[in-house]
Amino acid sequence: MEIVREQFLQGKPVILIDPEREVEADFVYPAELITPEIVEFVTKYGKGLFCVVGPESELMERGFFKLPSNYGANYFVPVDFPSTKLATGIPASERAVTCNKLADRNTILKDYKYPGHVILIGASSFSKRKGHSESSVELVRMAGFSPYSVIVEILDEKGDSHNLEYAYDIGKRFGLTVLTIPEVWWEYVRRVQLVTVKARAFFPTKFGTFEIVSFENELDFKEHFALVKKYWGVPLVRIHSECVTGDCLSSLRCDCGSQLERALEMIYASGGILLYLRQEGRGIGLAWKVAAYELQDKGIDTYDANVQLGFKPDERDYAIAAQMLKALGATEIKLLTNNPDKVTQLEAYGVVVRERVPLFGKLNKHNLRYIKTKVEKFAHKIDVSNLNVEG
Ligand SMILES: Nc1nc2c(ncn2[C@@H]2O[C@H](COP(=O)(O)OP(=O)(O)OP(=O)(O)O)[C@@H](O)[C@H]2O)c(=O)[nH]1
Ligand SMILES: [Mg+2]
Ligand SMILES: [Mg+2]
Ligand SMILES: [Zn+2]
Repeated sequence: MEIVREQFLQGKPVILIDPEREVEADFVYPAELITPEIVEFVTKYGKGLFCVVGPESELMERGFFKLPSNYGANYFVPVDFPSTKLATGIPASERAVTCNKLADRNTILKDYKYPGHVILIGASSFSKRKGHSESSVELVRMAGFSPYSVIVEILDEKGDSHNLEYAYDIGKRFGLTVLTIPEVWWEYVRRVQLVTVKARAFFPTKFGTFEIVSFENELDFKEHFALVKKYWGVPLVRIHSECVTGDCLSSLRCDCGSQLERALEMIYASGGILLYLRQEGRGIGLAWKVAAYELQDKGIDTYDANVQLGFKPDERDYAIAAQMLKALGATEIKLLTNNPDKVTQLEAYGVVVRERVPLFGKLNKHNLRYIKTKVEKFAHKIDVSNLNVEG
């Protein structure tokens, strides 16, 4: 973030790439710092729409209002700050002043002329939406500036906005930092703590006595919880995703229930933490998981079933797990899992995974194919030939 801050102070925008949603690259620069030269640079080499984005709630408090829209974008009334009597709002010098003023929270709608020539967009919260608007506002804020960003899409020689290679070339040519929206999100989750402990209580179970911990959660607003057994040093951690069929109904279609029991035994023995995440069905929910089961009954595997239903093979995001661990004071862990994606994601979110400890569930004739698919298509680290199949 220091590098980004320095670059902004030197008058260089960042190129921010959205590899997933829109497949677009935008110039991003703090509205607070923008000069006529930078307005000229981003409009000349970007060629997309020149906009200022700010937090939606702040814009409303300052009197800016939303335009009626049947479009995905969250447009507010475009404005000009009248810097001189002859102001028309369009010259780079005037647009720069309008941007600077928008970044100044003391100005309100009445100080501007409208409808003007600087397009204004409201960003929602980054945990709810991961578009250019939200990520650019948080990027500028994390770099230490007022959370108002200037963004302009980068179009190639033919006017195409989806040419990411062209955007990387522009970055090289002008020595600009290129970031992706996921990279900004990882940094945001590492820095901004949105989860805190709400309550802790005595929790006896058939595996032994734990403490149950609930959380105040401004990240995804779901009721995740933890079981903690007192530990010294690096805790053994299990991050278990909800599987109501396996955890509560003893389903044999998967190995979740037996993994949960084994994990509680191991954590009770060595001390550690179990996080129970409400991401049923690898994040697609119970209704869709049953739809995926229906496809699996027709012979499709668990990976392809998700894809056929229009989801990613695995929709889970472990940002919430990283923040819960931080709230519990555990930033270095030993992780109980066979799933390499859990390790990769946690590390991106700033958790140090000292060791991965395998966790085998029980195999049976109903879940064997499911487990094999995990090994073959999700790169789970399980040696299937060594496991005993029961029932
Ligand atoms: N979409 C979908 N989800 C499933 C299916 N079977 C089980 N699940 C879900 O898969 C998740 C398994 O969670 P975990 O055991 O924490 O994670 P894992 O990917 O198995 O990785 P491990 O840490 O090695 O156990 C649960 O949310 C289950 O509800 C299926 O066929 N389709
Ligand atoms: Mg865009
Ligand atoms: Mg599992
Ligand atoms: Zn399951």
